[in-house]
Amino acid sequence: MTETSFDSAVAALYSSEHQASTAEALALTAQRRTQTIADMRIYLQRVGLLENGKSVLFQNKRLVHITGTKGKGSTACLCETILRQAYGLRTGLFTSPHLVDIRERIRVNGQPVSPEVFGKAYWTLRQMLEAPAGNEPNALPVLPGYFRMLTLMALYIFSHYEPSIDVIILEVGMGGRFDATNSLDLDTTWKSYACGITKLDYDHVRVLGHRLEQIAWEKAGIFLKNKLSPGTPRPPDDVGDEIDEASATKVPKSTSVKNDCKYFALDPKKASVQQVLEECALGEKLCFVAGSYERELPPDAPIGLAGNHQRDNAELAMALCQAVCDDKSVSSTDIHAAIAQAKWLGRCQTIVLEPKLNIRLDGAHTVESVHVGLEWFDQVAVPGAQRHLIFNCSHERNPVELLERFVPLGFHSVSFCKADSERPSAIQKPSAKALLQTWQSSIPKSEDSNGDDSPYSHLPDQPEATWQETLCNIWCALERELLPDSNKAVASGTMTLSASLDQIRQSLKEDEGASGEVLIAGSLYLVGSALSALCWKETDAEGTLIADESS
Ligand SMILES: Nc1ncnc2c1ncn2[C@@H]1O[C@H](COP(=O)(O)OP(=O)(O)OP(=O)(O)O)[C@@H](O)[C@H]1O
Repeated sequence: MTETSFDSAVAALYSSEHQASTAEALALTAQRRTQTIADMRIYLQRVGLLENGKSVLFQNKRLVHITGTKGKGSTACLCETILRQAYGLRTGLFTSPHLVDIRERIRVNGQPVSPEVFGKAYWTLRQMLEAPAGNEPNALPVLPGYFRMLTLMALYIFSHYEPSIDVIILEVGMGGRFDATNSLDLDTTWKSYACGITKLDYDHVRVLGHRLEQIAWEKAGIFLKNKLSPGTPRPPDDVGDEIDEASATKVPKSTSVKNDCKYFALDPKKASVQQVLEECALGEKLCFVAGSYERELPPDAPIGLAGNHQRDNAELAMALCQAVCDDKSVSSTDIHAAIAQAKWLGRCQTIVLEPKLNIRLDGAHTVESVHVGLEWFDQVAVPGAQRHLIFNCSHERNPVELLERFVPLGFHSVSFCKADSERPSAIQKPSAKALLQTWQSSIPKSEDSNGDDSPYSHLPDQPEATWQETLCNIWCALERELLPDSNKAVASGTMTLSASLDQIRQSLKEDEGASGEVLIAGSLYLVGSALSALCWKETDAEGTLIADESS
């Protein structure tokens, strides 16, 4: 088979040309983070998306910009479906990460762009980026990093190849203030815009800060007015003053009256966080939605995305769409119908694999969202069914914190499978022993614990073990700690996905007539591998990606 321009573009995107695959490259990327907007504007200029610092290409388009810790992708997808189906607009959607195919990240009117468009955009941009430039800062790499490059490609496709797009929906990669998606509209007069912040939680804390107030400040950098005055307000520091939380319900200026509002956030339910968001709005109206505020979506209205948390995301999406289309009048019935049809794969998704074998997929990988995913699993799993877990997580996460949530759910077996594809990472794997010792030291000692003896001293410090075996060790140790008297799950450390499923089928066969509930969780990459192995199909005619869902 000959290599297409799409194949070579993907290979280049995953190579060290765009990936920080050494510790030095990673450190350099981290150093440049707060220069992202300035850097991106140089790249935008080089590829003709800005001319003399100005862009006219987006003047007739609407923009929805979404950040948050959890729910960005779901909210972006809900917005896209509402704007396309209820408002009748032509949409351009940029999201991350992808599950199976990189083209999922750039969608036009709901469909991933074709391999040809993706390949052409990559190589066209690359040629412009590599052309001799004028007197630009030496330290700026000629080729942007992976996410910056994909952002450029999305903007280029939306403006050059799909000029009839009416509305662009951009999901922030990480944070917001210094995110590549935040670089465009300094000089652009959009036809209309709205910015939304979804659920705030602790993720990427090493970069964004350890306090929710710091994380909120990073996210609220997408508020347009804040972008125009980037120096204000100052970021909260590591040990900021705590606000009296008793005043949490008395939010000072923010409102649930959405007329003329352009900035929205899910109610963070913490006064000090609300205050940071408020300050970043710099006097513009900011509306909190869901939480204790009046709801517009009736409690019985169906939502195409599973899980109770999607009700909050749908409220936020409705508010954003109304704000960005305040010149249009659309009935609530049409909006509710669109919400019912929204699809976002790999998050609280069910595949009925066989009549008595349900696969439940959830790519959640933070403590809070794992909790939400487990709540959903517990709710939908057939009562009395044998429960099996297939798990993996990136070694940038703390697997102990994640796995301890799964242990009490009573799994019959646990396998730790590798995903087919993972982005290269320069971060070193910690050992099971080190992770468990940190966990142990953070929980109160029981009365009868006999001093400082670590129960994990038998584990090797620098295991030659694979990451899967490390996870397996952690699971077994957690089971001993958390469920000392119960039956243990069979935990296997080096299974492939299909071998795990075979083992599960065998176990169901032995337990005659038993139903099986398989939860695949912990990593979007693993969920992507499962989707592609179980139900992903690709139509050949237009290169349209579809997942053949059984339910
Ligand atoms: N409003 C919410 N509150 C709490 N958890 C949520 C919420 N929305 C989504 N989640 C959880 O986060 C997971 C990821 O959802 P989604 O893809 O929409 O978020 P995201 O912000 O794009 O995160 P990621 O980049 O990790 O995919 C879901 O599987 C769910 O468990």
